[in-house]
Amino acid sequence: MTDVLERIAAYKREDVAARKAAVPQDAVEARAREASAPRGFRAALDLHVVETGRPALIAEIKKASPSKGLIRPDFDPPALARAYERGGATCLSVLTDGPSFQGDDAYLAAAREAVALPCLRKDFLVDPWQVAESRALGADCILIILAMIDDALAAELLAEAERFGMDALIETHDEAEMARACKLGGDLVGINNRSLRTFEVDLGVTELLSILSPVRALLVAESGIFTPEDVQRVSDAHAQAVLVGESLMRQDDVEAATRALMAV
Ligand SMILES: O=C(O)c1ccccc1NCC(=O)[C@H](O)[C@H](O)COP(=O)(O)O
Repeated sequence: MTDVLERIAAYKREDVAARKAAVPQDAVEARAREASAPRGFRAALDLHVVETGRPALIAEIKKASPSKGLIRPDFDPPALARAYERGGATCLSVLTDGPSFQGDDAYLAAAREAVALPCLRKDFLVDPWQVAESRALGADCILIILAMIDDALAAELLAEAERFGMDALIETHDEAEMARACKLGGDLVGINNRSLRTFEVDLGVTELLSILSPVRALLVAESGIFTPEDVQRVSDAHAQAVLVGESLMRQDDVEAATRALMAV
């Protein structure tokens, strides 16, 4: 694991232990069952691709990051969610991690309530308990970062997501992780173009890994997408969706920027 992931995993384990002590498994499951029904995340991406023949956008609500520091000072998750929806996003990704991304669980609920779009809870999952917690918070999809966990835990997270009627985005960074994703058998696979060692982004990673991805998986190119040409480039490499944060978060007019980014 890279230094940044080691650091995040360490504080996540402590945080989850405290959360579990306060809300044990049966209680978090009860909350998950009371949450509003999951919106089909992968189904929405699929529908967009079938109807338009163009890649779908997963638009990220991201205040700050380890690589860039503060990205968006005037941060209003419901307003951003609405701007993304009007601009044509198919799904949202909402950072809930506090220490590294200045995220918050409340941002997920607030953004989701403001729109009709399915929402990914963008956080670092190190315990199956977090899947029920994510559902209780309203998430329609969870993120499984293979660089952070072993295959047994990844399979548990995937099974839990299925049990709660959620989708799971399985994130890969290299050939070895893509091979693990193929064995795991998920149907939504991400390729993250950002190196977790150097934080550099290289869209060539999508080009390299896409040919190794599971055949029935919908492929998402993540990170470092700034222009319509970038969208076209990863689309040419068979990505059917793009996950974009920073480039849209830095715009004054997020709705117009969203429309312009995807107009290729
Ligand atoms: O964004 C970071 O600096 C980062 C650092 C360490 C782990 C994960 C990180 N980002 C998470 C993401 O996957 C991105 O927020 C997402 O793909 C959007 O990327 P971008 O469009 O480049 O903001």
